[in-house]
Amino acid sequence: MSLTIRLEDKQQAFEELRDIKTYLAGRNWFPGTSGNLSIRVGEFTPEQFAFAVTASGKDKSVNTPSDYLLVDQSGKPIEATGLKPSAETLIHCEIYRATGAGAIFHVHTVFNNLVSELYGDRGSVPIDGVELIKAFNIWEEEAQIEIPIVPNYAEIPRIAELVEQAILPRIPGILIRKHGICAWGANAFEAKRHLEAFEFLFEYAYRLALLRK
Ligand SMILES: CSC[C@@H](O)[C@@H](O)C(=O)COP(=O)(O)O
Ligand SMILES: [Zn+2]
Repeated sequence: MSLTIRLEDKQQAFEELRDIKTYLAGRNWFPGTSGNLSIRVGEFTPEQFAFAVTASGKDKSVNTPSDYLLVDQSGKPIEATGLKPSAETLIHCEIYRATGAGAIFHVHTVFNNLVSELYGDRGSVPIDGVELIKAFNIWEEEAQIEIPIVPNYAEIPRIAELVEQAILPRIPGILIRKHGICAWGANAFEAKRHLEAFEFLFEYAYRLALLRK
C-alpha cells in the first residue's frame, strides 16, 4: 500500500481541522498555545497510515495558511514543508495504531488537569451513572466507567509507550496527568462529541468531590 494522499482528501482534512480548531478556541480550550488536533486521511492499516496534524507551537486561536501538515504513521512529514508537527504527534500515532480512530483532539483545561491529579494515584477517574456517559455509546442504565490516566513525562515517546496499555475498549479518551486529555472518534464529529462529554464529566467529578468533602 502506498501513502499517496489525494489532494481533495488533504484539503478536506485541513478544512475540518480549521473548523474544529476555531470552535475549540472559542471555548478557550487552547490556553498558551497548548493543545493539538489531527484527522486521519486515506487508507488505514495499523502498519501504515497518514494524518493531518496541527503544526507545533502555533497560537491555536488564530487561523493562518500554515497551521497543518501531513505526517505518516511514525509522525514524519510526508510532504516537503517547513512546518514542525505537534510535539505530541507520537501520542496521536500510537492512538491511531491502537484504535483505528479517524480523529484525535487534545486539549488542556483546568478541569481535566484537576481530576487527573485528584485521581492520578488511582490511575483512572471513576464516573458513576451520569447521563452523558451515553455520548460514548454506552447505553446501560447507571453505567459505571473509568477514564484512564497515564503519567506525564518530558519525553513524549515515554508517554506514547504507556498509551497502548492504558486504552480501554469502551472509553474513547485518555488523560495525561496534570497535562490534558486526548479524545478520539471515528471522525471529527464523533471526536468532538467525546471531547465535550469528557470535559462535562470532569467538571462534574471535580465538583462532586468538593461537595462530598
Ligand atoms: C505550550 S504548553 C503545551 C505543550 O507543551 C503541549 O503539551 C501541547 O499540547 C502543544 O504542543 P504542540 O507542539 O503545539 O502541539
Ligand atoms: Zn499537550
